[in-house]
Amino acid sequence: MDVYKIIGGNRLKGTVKISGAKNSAVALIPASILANSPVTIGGIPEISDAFTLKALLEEIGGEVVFENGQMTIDPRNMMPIPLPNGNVKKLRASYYLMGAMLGRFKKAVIGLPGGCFLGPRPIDQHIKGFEALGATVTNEHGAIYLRAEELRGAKIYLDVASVGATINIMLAAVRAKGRTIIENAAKEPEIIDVATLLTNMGANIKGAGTSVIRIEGVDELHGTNHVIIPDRIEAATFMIMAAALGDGVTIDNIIPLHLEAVTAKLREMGVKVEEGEESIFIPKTDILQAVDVKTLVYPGFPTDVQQPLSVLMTQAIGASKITETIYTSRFKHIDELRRMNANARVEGNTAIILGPTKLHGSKVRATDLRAGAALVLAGLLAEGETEIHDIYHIERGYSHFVEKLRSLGADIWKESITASALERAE
Ligand SMILES: CC(=O)N[C@H]1[C@@H](OP(=O)(O)OP(=O)(O)OC[C@H]2O[C@@H](n3ccc(=O)[nH]c3=O)[C@H](O)[C@@H]2O)O[C@H](CO)[C@@H](O)[C@@H]1O
Ligand SMILES: C=C(OP(=O)(O)O)C(=O)O
Repeated sequence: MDVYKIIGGNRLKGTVKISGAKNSAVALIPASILANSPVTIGGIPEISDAFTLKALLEEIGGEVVFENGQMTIDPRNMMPIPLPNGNVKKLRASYYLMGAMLGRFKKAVIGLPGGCFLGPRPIDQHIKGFEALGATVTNEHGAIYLRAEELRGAKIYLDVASVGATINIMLAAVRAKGRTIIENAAKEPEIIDVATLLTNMGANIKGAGTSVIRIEGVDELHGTNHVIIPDRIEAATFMIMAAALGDGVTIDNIIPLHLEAVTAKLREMGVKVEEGEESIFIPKTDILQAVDVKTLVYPGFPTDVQQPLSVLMTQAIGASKITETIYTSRFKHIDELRRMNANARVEGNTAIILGPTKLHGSKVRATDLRAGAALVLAGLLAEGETEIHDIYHIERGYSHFVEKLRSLGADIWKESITASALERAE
């Protein structure tokens, strides 16, 4: 069992290069299923979600080479092999195999996805979309069975502006007959990235990044080359770390526009954020002020960033408040932070954090991906040693996290501990 160990107190300084976006990568890789020749995607982050999807594509007959951040997928020999269990449970985005396989083969069997548990994460809007396109969808013993004689374009209004449903419907609709209109579509940058790849494969998509997406189905999609967008959530995580402990940190290879809500909130806290064309510089921050923040769909403040931000709030003067509007249960990290002496409590969908507080090193558990990133920051700030368990959550989404932090000066390392040491820790 691997853990992260951290000795807190070191300042961070230097430049960190942000990897390709997890939430794009996990959709772009399945999108390649739709092509009739190889697709090459540059900038794929070396995260376990990408390796799991590679394995899933190989299970259905794909030939996949993943080297130096570039993934080449040859989808020609893929077959609609059922995937009711196994790797599909290891990540959330395995649900994109539904849309992509339905688009190409008009059938698929995919187990219900895994991913971070943040409260119930239904996929009813994905299914509503597939049914509107003409598919019959059933849930048998935890696996979704999809089948269609043919896919026909349709008008689909999403009850919630879901990232996953928007992309999944796009993946199926590019191969449907006629026009599909997705209304109340999600507008996250990753949706534009997927639409760009599909367009370069020969699809006809208009309006990605707005709330109405129009798709004219085509008979065939071909291979292409694509370079992924940078990970705005990884970038935000490092911005927050730089604000907490930085003596001048440059966050490089980013699109500053994608980070506007985060930048604005950090400035409100007293952080100086100097934007370049493809980078952000954060000088040393002297005093942090408490703020209130509400998570919203893009371009609002991202839910995926509120957990790391909560740790910065422990260092700010006064009472900060986070209102979580996307998920019902995304505050499990608050209990872990309390073990580290944070003065924080949860009331319904709100977390209240009082600061400034000196954090203490402790043994804690990464309950989910961004909870894990939050605990890493807490460990970097804390007095003494912190040991973080269940880091497999963190490694689903942060590429070379330990190496990047060490290059900035952090005292963090990964260690294998035995089962008995683990029992003592729990
Ligand atoms: C792999 C990936 O891209 N994950 C991201 C994606 O997750 P994911 O695509 O799962 O998130 P959604 O945008 O679909 O979910 C947003 C909200 O809609 C609800 N909902 C969603 C679908 C549905 O069919 N029915 C329904 O009720 C969800 O429970 C949640 O409350 O967007 C989230 C919101 O920005 C991010 O936190 C995740 O990092
Ligand atoms: C919730 C997240 O991921 P996933 O949807 O893959 O579980 C996340 O990236 O913060």
